[in-house]
Amino acid sequence: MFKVQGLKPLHGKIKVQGAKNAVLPMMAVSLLTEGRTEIRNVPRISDVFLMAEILRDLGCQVMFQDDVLEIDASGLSGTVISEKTVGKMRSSSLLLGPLLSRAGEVTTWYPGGCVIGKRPIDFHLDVLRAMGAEILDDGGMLIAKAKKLCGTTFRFPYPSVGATENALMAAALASGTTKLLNCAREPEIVELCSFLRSMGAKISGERTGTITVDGVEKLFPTDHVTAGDRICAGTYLAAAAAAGGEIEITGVDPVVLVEPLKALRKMGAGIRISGATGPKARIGMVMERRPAGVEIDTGPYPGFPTDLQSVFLAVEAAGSGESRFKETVYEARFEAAMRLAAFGADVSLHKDTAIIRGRYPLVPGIAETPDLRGGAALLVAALAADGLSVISDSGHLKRGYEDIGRDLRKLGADIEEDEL
Ligand SMILES: CC(=O)N[C@H]1[C@@H](OP(=O)(O)OP(=O)(O)OC[C@H]2O[C@@H](n3ccc(=O)[nH]c3=O)[C@H](O)[C@@H]2O)O[C@H](CO)[C@@H](O)[C@@H]1O
Ligand SMILES: C=C(OP(=O)(O)O)C(=O)O
Repeated sequence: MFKVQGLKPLHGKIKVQGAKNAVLPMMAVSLLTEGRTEIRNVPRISDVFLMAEILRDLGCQVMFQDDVLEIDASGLSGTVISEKTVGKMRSSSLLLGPLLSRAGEVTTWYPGGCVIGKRPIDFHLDVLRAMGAEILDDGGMLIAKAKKLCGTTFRFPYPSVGATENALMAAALASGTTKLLNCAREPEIVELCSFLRSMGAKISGERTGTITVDGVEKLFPTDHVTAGDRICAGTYLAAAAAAGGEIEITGVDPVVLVEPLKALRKMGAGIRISGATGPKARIGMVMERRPAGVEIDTGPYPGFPTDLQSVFLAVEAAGSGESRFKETVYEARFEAAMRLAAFGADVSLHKDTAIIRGRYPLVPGIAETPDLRGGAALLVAALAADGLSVISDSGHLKRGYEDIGRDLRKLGADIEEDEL
């Protein structure tokens, strides 16, 4: 439970954790090698702990100390991913491609995770079927088999991040060439491709949406440093936009934050990128006014990330104008927007669009986190509320933030946490 005393401007510097959405597929792809793969800058979040548990259940050795993860899949012995773990995490579906490729069979269930939309996995299954897999869907239990996956040409109906990742991992060791069209172009896809290349895979085109994979006989263990988490960076920038103040973020390449930074500038934030280019850059932000209204449509990269929709919407709830947010990726990602009513926010929903009329200060609220980013959004709203807000969380935030309370406190927020 978080107790947040609002109206304290944020000041300070923070280095963001490694990216959840980059690490999880790299953990899955480690199944394709024998020997020790080392991944550094790994966030200590529950999704990573859960993925480690699944890999151990499958017979892999997994060590996780500080931010270093070592995975050795030489002893892979299982092909069943337990229903209990699958139900807790969307990314469990990322094991389908690599496990099918390495072991020739997988038994699993439809994945769980945050309730932000229906989130089917039909594209994952279709691309694997196109590569020769036989997949039986037995009322939620999936049994997939393939003697040897074969290269194919496949067009995704939508640039799905997870389906692109599954296809890449399946294609790396398949026989022949796989051509994937209308692929997702998220930075985590680019990172997965370079990770796979460092293992010996032959992949090209990942920044274009058309990816070609020439299957190789064998992949080898590798070392990798995970990129900084762009969604965590965006969350902390949003927190400072709502609370006001001046902060500096390091550990993430500003190039992957183009749309969120554009939105913050439109709100009236002063943004300064300094130091080196790339992940060593420093992102400075000053916010000395109430955020002006913005119009944001979420979309696949390089569009505005849906994972930052709720937190940016919370900023505008305490803004000075009218904003419009159109959610084009998930059909049910406005639960947090509705819960902002507890803070006196003026939000109205019209199908896929939320209209927000900013008011400041917000009133202190009592609310429960609906999902991972929705939980962050409630904390952001509480920073702009005139008094003590109480936010309870049943574990959503730990899925993606190592310690959001610690990080916001580091920036000067008045947040106490207790276990209740
Ligand atoms: C672990 C991870 O990386 N999670 C991210 C990943 O999720 P994830 O990989 O699950 O997201 P997708 O890109 O696959 O989903 C995008 C849209 O496509 C739909 N869809 C997807 C697959 C499919 O087989 N059929 C289908 O209809 C989904 O319901 C959703 O509406 O990308 C999302 C979109 O940027 C982010 O919000 C998540 O944080
Ligand atoms: C939706 C998210 O994650 P996942 O795909 O892991 O549920 C997220 O990170 O906001």
